[in-house]
Amino acid sequence: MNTPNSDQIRRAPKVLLHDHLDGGLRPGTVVDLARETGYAALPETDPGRLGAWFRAAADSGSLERYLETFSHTVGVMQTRDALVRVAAECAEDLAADGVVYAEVRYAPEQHLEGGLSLEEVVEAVNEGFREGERRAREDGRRIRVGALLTAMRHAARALEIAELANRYRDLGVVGFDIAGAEAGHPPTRHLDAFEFLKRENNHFTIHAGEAFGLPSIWQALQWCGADRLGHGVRIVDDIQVGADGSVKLGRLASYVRDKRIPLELCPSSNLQTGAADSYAGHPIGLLRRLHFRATVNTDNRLMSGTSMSREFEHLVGAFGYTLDDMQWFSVNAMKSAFIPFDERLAMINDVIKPGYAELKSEWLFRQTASTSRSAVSDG
Ligand SMILES: O=c1[nH]cnc2c1ncn2[C@@H]1O[C@H](CO)[C@@H](O)[C@H]1O
Ligand SMILES: [Zn+2]
Repeated sequence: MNTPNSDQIRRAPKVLLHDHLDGGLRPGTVVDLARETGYAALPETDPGRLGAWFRAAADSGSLERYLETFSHTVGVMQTRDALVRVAAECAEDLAADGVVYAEVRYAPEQHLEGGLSLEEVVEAVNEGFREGERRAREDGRRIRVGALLTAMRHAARALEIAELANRYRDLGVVGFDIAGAEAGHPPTRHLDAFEFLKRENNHFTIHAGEAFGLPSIWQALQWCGADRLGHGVRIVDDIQVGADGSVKLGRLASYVRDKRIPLELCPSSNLQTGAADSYAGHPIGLLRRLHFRATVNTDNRLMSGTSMSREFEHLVGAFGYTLDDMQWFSVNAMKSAFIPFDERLAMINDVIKPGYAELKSEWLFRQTASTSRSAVSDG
């Protein structure tokens, strides 16, 4: 009865925990910024063709090749103005898509080629997010955006970036992350950064269990102490489903479920990097049924040609999800956010639940309208 249509999916209040700033630019903005900043290496200069190029190039079945496409977005994000613009448009686009709370991540160390300092990068992005929130408000929409600072796992600046995240805590930055190719770059190389953040009572998530299996999830949780798992989708490798439908969880999968470790699942991204082979076959179906703390995310809207609404449309199509399922994912995500508990609770009770209640009640009024006099007398 409450299977949402596309319009309801878009209007439903959604919460996004895993979205890369440098993976979500508008194609037209990439073209504009390349022209303005003298970046000459773009493979296409027509926005439509460039958007298609990103989707196709990212569709390689390999995380390493997928990540190569970021050289072009990072390439045009090397000035203060470019960072402000990209961040403002990010907040605007998410708000227009019905996202009410988002944590958007990027790696400050990748934006220093034009001479900006790490602090200048963080301040430019924060300024852009505030500007985007303001524009959304002017359009009658509400969104809050927090930044996550990412350190690249192949590099050696994790402690420095963790310190940066800690310095900008309560100033727009809500946590820390590590990203990049998993193979050959275990998160344990960055233990000093995680230990620092734990001593500071700060929060972090780690990209783990995407291209690489259970050992990377185990390390992220039990060696590094991650609060959440970026992807974490391979946790299904520790779950056995019998022919009769019986389910057996291994020790790690049990731990993840029992401790309510949030999984930042990104279905479309997983299809592109080969971590899953179809929406209907995506582990999110099983993980939702087993009541893991599963959340739905975009990862990279440009590379996957997606949005939060599109991710949910795919899931509604594949699993028949209802507005109640969407609410469950959204509440899960809000519970798992890195902002203070009282603010999370207020978002759940005063924004998310009323938003779904409103959508769920729409069918009542549609029904009333169709029982007009003429419709009744015809029958
Ligand atoms: O799905 C992913 N797995 C691992 N790393 C990623 C993924 N998506 C993006 N990045 C990496 O994170 C950096 C900062 O935003 C991006 O530049 C990209 O290299
Ligand atoms: Zn990611």
